[in-house]
Amino acid sequence: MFVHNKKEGHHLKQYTIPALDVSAGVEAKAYVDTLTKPIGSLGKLEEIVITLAEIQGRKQPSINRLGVLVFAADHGIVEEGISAFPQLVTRQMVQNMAVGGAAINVFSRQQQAEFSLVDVGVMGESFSAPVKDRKIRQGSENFLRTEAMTQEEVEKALEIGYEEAMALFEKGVDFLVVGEVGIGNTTTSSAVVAAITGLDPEELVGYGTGISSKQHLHKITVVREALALHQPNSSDGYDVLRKVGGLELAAMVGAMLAAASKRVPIILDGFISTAAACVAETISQGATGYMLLGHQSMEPGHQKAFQYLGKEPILSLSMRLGEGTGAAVAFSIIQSAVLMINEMATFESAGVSGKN
Ligand SMILES: O=C(O)c1ccc[n+]([C@@H]2O[C@H](COP(=O)([O-])O)[C@@H](O)[C@H]2O)c1
Ligand SMILES: Cc1cc2nc[nH]c2cc1C
Repeated sequence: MFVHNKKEGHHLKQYTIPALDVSAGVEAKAYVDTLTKPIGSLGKLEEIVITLAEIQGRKQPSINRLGVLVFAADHGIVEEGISAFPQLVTRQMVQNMAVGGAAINVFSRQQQAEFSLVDVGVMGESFSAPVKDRKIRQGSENFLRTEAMTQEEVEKALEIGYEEAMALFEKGVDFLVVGEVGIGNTTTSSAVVAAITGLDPEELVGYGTGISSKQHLHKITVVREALALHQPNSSDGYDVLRKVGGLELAAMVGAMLAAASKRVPIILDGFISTAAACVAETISQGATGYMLLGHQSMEPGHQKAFQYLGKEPILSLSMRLGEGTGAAVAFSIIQSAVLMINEMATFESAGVSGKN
């Protein structure tokens, strides 16, 4: 569906998010309470499975196949000296991921996931298969000087993200991790989360890939000045992405909206992924109802962003890699929760006595 956007004078795609199935959640809770364990004794696993029941709209949630969808892009803001690594590392890590050597490849294999790697904006030539070539442009602009991208580029990135997620669903994927690689993208994510939450950049900006304390102070200034220059509209994700966003971030938003529209659960990863979730919620209210948070990243802005969304992390392993790694590791816990509701005996079926 497309609706007319008065300001831009053209039609903006509408991503329709179904309501969560609250009654399926209630049924799941009642059923979990009949299983052979004291009520509530499986703690967060019980909460996870109830959330999944609401998302999938059935009492007993199931998982066919995990999809891991990684978007890669470069960031013009890297010119400002805000990362510990050179921009070329984005390209090199895409090459590494293409041959299966990155951490996310290892965890994707462990989870028997369908892995998909999409270039939406890496500097330099296009990659060959298995990298999907959907390059919109070579990196975003330096948003300390000018807007990161155009409205058209934002919409294109969202659409690519949407299409790439849908392509995975057609292959039988019914659970999704949305990951990324992009040198500089913790600066971009800080600007995006500050724009949406209104929090001070000082509370959000972290050390990313491992910058010095001097660089950290500079990174805060960069984000603060960029926000003062562009004054993004906190309730308009398109405006935020255009002014201070990134190409992979925008594609991640599109993939998340695709999943939510199809009732496919999404596992959020670290700071970048959660920043994309904040944007997705401004574009289609209710989208974050389809998201579980895999882990808590060491990046300070991550905690602020997930608290803003009202999420709690499944794992806290001091990870700060990105790529979707924390989400992929958390998938094991989610699988345990799903097995629990599908395979445990009830007090009645097992002939176990109830509480006195
Ligand atoms: O997911 C996170 O919370 C996270 C925290 C720190 C760094 N990263 C990864 O590191 C890169 C961005 O770090 P930086 O310092 O270049 O902004 C990018 O490729 C991310 O995948 C990711
Ligand atoms: C080596 C390396 C691997 C990464 N994976 C995601 N972001 C990354 C950043 C660096 C620097």
